[in-house]
Amino acid sequence: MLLTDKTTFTEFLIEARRTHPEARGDLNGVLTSVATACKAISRAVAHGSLADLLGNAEASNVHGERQKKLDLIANDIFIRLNENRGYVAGMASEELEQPYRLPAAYERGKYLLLFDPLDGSSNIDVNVSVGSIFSILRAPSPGVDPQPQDFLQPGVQQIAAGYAIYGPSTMLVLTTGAGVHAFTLDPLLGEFILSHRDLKIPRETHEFAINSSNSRFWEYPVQRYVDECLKGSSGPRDKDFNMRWIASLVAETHRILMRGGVFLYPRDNRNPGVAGRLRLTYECNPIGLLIEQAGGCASTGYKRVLEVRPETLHQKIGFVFGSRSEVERIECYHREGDMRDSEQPLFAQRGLFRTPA
Ligand SMILES: O=P(O)(O)OC[C@H]1O[C@](O)(COP(=O)(O)O)[C@@H](O)[C@@H]1O
Ligand SMILES: [Mg+2]
Ligand SMILES: [Mg+2]
Repeated sequence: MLLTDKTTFTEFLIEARRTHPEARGDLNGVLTSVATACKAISRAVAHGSLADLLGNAEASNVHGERQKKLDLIANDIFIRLNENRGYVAGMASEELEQPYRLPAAYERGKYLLLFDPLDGSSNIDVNVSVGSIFSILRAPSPGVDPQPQDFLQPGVQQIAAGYAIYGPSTMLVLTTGAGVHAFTLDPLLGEFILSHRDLKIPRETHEFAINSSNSRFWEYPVQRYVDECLKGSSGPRDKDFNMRWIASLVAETHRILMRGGVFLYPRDNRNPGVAGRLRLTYECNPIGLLIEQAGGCASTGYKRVLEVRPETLHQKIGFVFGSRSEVERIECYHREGDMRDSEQPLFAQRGLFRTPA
């Protein structure tokens, strides 16, 4: 492996801070700890079955999902590497029902850290890419324990967001509100190296990603959109589409940041009490900020996802994101509603009871 003269993650953070002379370096502190956590998780993921880390743990999470051993290990790594640095006031995780309260002896900082410690963990046992997602908010009351509602800030208020992907190479993808930059882990140096500066998502695409095993539950606008994609050059879109589904939000996001595309995990009719599958505060918001910062769009199908005010920490929501022209088209189909309404009054009537989110 050759040594490169490329910028390391740490050098990048130092450089970025120069543009904020008032900054004390606390944000860089959180980002450095998160990057270290991601390196440690990458190592655990890579060891996999050699270290008996694959398979299920005994417990289930707040969503009723059986936790994997690596879900719990990754959660623990995030907490241990951030709790005693004095940069965060509190943390919230997919794997914990309530926000994590720092031990009494530790200093409380001025940021809140929300994370999905291991995303796509159903892929872990089959050696397919997984990742970690994080979102950083300002603590409304710095230096003290946060209240549960302090974590319920809309995504537009995020100070920084990103993910690590544990794939053929481990990468960290970050935004602090000034573009999206990607860093590739050099495993020998143990450093993230700036490999992609200012990622931009192409406006047009012919690639979509959706779990079509759910198609019988989809609302009409999603059925319409996917039907048109499937008809390809013989339908109204007049071009052929390709389809992907990895079942790992991080991996789908990474593909879209690298070469464009659109992702849908829409609100559906499977369970009227639950708006979608993905979680607003620690999945959709951070991914939404990255996508917008790269020139794409992130929506619930009905509105900009970053403007939704979370009602609960683990709230689920419909999520559509990626290349701008496709997301705008999908939003337009949602505005137009069910074009079969006039022929099917029963369907239209049921639609009245759905509250758009
Ligand atoms: O299995 P499905 O329904 O296709 O869902 C896949 C989605 O679930 C998730 O795996 C949820 O993430 P977790 O693994 O963190 O629970 C997303 O990454 C992915 O987009
Ligand atoms: Mg996830
Ligand atoms: Mg997870």
